[in-house]
Amino acid sequence: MDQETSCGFAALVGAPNAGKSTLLNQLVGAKVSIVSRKAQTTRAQVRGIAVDGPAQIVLVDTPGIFKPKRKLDRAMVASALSGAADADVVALLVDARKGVDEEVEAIMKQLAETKAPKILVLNKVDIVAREKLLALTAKLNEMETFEETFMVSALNGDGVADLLCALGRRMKPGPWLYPEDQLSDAPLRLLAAEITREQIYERLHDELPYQSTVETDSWTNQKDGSARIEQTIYVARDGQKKIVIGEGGKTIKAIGAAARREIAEAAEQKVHLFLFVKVRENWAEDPERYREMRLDFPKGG
Ligand SMILES: Nc1nc2c(ncn2[C@@H]2O[C@H](COP(=O)(O)OP(=O)(O)OP(=O)(O)O)[C@@H](O)[C@H]2O)c(=O)[nH]1
Repeated sequence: MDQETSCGFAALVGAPNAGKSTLLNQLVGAKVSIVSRKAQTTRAQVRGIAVDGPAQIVLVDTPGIFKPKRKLDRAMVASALSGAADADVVALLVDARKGVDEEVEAIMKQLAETKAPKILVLNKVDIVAREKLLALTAKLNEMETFEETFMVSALNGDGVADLLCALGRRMKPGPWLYPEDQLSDAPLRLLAAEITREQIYERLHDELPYQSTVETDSWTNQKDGSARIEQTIYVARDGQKKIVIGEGGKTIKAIGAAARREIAEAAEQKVHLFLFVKVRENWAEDPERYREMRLDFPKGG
């Protein structure tokens, strides 16, 4: 008997660092979004594609919603909210260790205006005591109507199968949007740029990761099956270029080696990666850079 297929969108919203990217990767079963200990790593809107039985769930990992100051921040917030508005279900992810703070309160206010069904997901339960989880569940359910509450560890996968099933149940009958073996809608070029950016977050500190961006300039599949990829790391100041390159090229070599391994794994082919560093003072004011990240350039100011 053929089961009737269903398909739809699930938006993951939550404060920076709540674990959205980790959860998305766990639901999809593969790495499609970059994870970092630093907040606001997710910039581009990346969709992961998960399957639960007859249901295909297109997961939208939205950049953490926060109080936007810079233009790039505003573009990310706009993208997060539009992701939630179009979804069949919105999952609010809350870092259970942090609980309800200013950021969560601000998101709850915005969620109140979203018509899509909402579910609550308490994350990081591996490091939080049970009593605290129950109290937090009660508190959040008082603030907003959630159809269901889940407790998960995006890190070790606990509770994620139940959540996947709940998302699957909320998909609408209809054909799948993507082929069954597709895991992400991001073109490999974008994914490759995100992987290199993740390495910058891993290895460099302070403002630098936030003031840099990575673009894949070319991707050439060669006769021997390998790919030759050229990427540019854009930084805001000359001093930052020196830091990214490091003494005798040490830092950029390490970034390149680690990124090459991960890109090769994602693309399932041998990769030759060439990295360039350029100073582009006002990249955050340049609409073209936003298009590359699939964000709309915010209008005005
Ligand atoms: N202990 C624990 N840590 C987690 C869990 N889920 C995520 N983390 C960690 O929390 C940090 C943030 O995770 P991300 O997945 O990048 O968070 P995000 O919400 O996508 O962050 P933004 O990109 O800022 O929006 C990382 O260091 C993760 O390893 C969890 O279930 N348990």
